[in-house]
Amino acid sequence: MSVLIKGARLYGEGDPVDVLVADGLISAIGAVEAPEGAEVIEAAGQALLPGFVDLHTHLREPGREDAETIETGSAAAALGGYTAVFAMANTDPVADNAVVVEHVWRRGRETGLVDVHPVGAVTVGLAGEKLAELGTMAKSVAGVRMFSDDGHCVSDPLLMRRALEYSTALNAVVAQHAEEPRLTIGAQAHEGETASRLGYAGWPASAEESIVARDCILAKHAGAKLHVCHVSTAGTVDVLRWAKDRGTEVSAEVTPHHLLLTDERLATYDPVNKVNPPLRTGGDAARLRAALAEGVIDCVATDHAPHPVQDKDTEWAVAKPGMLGLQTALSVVTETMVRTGLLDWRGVARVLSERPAEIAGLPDQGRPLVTGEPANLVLVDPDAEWTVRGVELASLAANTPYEGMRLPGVVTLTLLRGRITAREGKIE
Ligand SMILES: NC(=O)N[C@@H](CC(=O)O)C(=O)O
Ligand SMILES: [Zn+2]
Ligand SMILES: [Zn+2]
Repeated sequence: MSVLIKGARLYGEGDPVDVLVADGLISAIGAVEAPEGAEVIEAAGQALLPGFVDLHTHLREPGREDAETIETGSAAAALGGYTAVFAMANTDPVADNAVVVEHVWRRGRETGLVDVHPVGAVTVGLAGEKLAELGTMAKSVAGVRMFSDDGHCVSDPLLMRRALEYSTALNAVVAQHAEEPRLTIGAQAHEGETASRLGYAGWPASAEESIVARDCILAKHAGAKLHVCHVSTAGTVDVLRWAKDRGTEVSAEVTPHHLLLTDERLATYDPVNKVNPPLRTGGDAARLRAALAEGVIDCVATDHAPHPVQDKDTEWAVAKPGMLGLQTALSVVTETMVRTGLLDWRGVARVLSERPAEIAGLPDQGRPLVTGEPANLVLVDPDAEWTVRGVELASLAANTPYEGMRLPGVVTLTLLRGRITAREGKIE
């Protein structure tokens, strides 16, 4: 089966070209005649980019299939332009052993819409007490190369140090949910003016920054690779800059919601805005956008966190933190980074595809758009806009903070190894 994409602009640059995809690879670029039986897509000058890679997704299977399944989450990913996602370990049972990670990996393969890479837990049951069997998960069929207790911080420095040391032998990266738990007891909202006014217990920036600083020091001494999940404060940007300047192998992600939304949204008391780490100030968001443009923050990761209505449509304090992200990420990046002139489309390819693929060590994702490379591709209409409706998203849950918002940047086609997975907002 072959697909001919006619008149696409590679990385949104230069004159439109035709891209022929056959046998899972990019087989020709230029002015190409459609081979017999090829599926022809009229791109009309849209931007062709390498398929997106999400280092931080919650697919909820096993255990909370009422919120999301590997199948529905994979559909949301394909529709959002993703060709690979990393499924976090905070499932039930926890992905802290080979059986669970192999299950997730296999269900991803069977679904076939996106490469689902399970993240292994750092500690048994995410309890922060003893290390999980990192080596067994790494050697399993799932080939785990990223470990995280996300949802919880590996706050014990001795355990974190050991995890970093072991990970070097496994050529793996440890992704930390940076939150000093002693500083966030009962915390509900970013510690600042809004939280004071609304009467919420504050969630200080220092809870994040102190762990990021500590982990950078631990990683440098261990010669290990550290990845910082969902960076949310300006102070964390300063710590990352310092650590990178002194040669620490640290990478970092920012979520779309921390680029666009601020704690001013909390005035409505709507728990759709409750997320961990919390929405911060406009000043923080501006610094995160600048750091992403500059490369101090390496990439965008969604932290796609589906929750069913009974966990979200409650009073603020008992609502679960987290929001949907897979189908809106490209649009939020277009709004905050492209429309502002901070990134061009080549830059978007870097932060949504190339850097995350490098950080996770995926050899077949985030590759250059040249002949012979795997056809993991996404076609984006940069000028089109759409209105977000939670119920229309492919996820089982509908907890999008962008409800009713009109956003730019529409994914029109996604290809996984040359096969169309999503087209014009529909799964193939
Ligand atoms: N981000 C969130 O608010 N929630 C995540 C956990 C996490 O990423 O810390 C979840 O699993 O729901
Ligand atoms: Zn987290
Ligand atoms: Zn998360």
